[in-house]
Amino acid sequence: MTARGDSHAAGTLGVRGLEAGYDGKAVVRQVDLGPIEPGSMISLLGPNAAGKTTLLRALAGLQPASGSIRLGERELVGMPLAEHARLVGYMPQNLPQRIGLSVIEATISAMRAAPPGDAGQAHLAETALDTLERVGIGHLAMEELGHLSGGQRQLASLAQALVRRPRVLLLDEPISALDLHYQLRVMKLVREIVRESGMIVIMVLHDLAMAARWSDRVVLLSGGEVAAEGPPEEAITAERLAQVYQVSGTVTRTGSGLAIAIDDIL
Ligand SMILES: Nc1ncnc2c1ncn2[C@@H]1O[C@H](COP(=O)(O)OP(=O)(O)OP(=O)(O)O)[C@@H](O)[C@H]1O
Repeated sequence: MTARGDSHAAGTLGVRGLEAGYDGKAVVRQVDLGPIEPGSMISLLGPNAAGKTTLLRALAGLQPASGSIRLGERELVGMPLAEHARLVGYMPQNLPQRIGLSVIEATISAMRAAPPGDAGQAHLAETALDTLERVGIGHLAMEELGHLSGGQRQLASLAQALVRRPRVLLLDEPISALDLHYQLRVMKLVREIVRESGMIVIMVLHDLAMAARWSDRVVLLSGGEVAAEGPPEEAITAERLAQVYQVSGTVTRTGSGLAIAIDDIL
């Protein structure tokens, strides 16, 4: 996949005092994150209703927010949405798909919405197909989105998000519908792209072992606030599982990450 535009010049992301919610009531409170360096993969963890999606939507500019989100020299809070969306990509948990389009048409259309990069218009189809192949669905390029399985739709949606090469990419449960092969394939690919392009990825995951294996740092959100933040082996502990998820268990370091065994609910 060709690196697009100025993605190599991605800045550091820093969030300070971020608040966001609904109907005047804050769901996410006083969130500080970072500095997150370009080329980092961050997992956002936490129980149901902790505010993970609300936080991602606020970072994407889709949710009114107060506080500060700085990307390099630029302040994103208050930035016009079109400009914000060029810098920060968002793949939602529920995947609205434009029925009637083929997988490759939807991928090309996602690229057209991105700022023109060095790929040039003539290479749109080539770059789109290359992305689909890297995601593992090149063989579905001509298939209609409406005819795909849930997992295939999630992969198509991921391809649309990746092909735009934003500076920051927010993925809300990107592997929730995928089988074991594709879960691993997607994590490997995302890390490869993060490292080669300098993109920052923040992804919501429920699988803590997967997060530990693939993230540089994790953020544990609980009740709308950051309960822990840091390298996975420091932030994910048996005490935190008890405190945040009300489960007892053990957390053991392994060669590739953490082994997490849950014993019971508390
Ligand atoms: N559109 C909305 N209007 C009002 N309240 C909402 C809305 N969306 C979410 N909420 C509330 O905000 C809180 C956080 O929801 P959010 O979707 O951010 O949680 P989450 O951590 O992503 O949860 P999950 O793991 O279940 O997807 C919940 O209490 C939810 O009821």
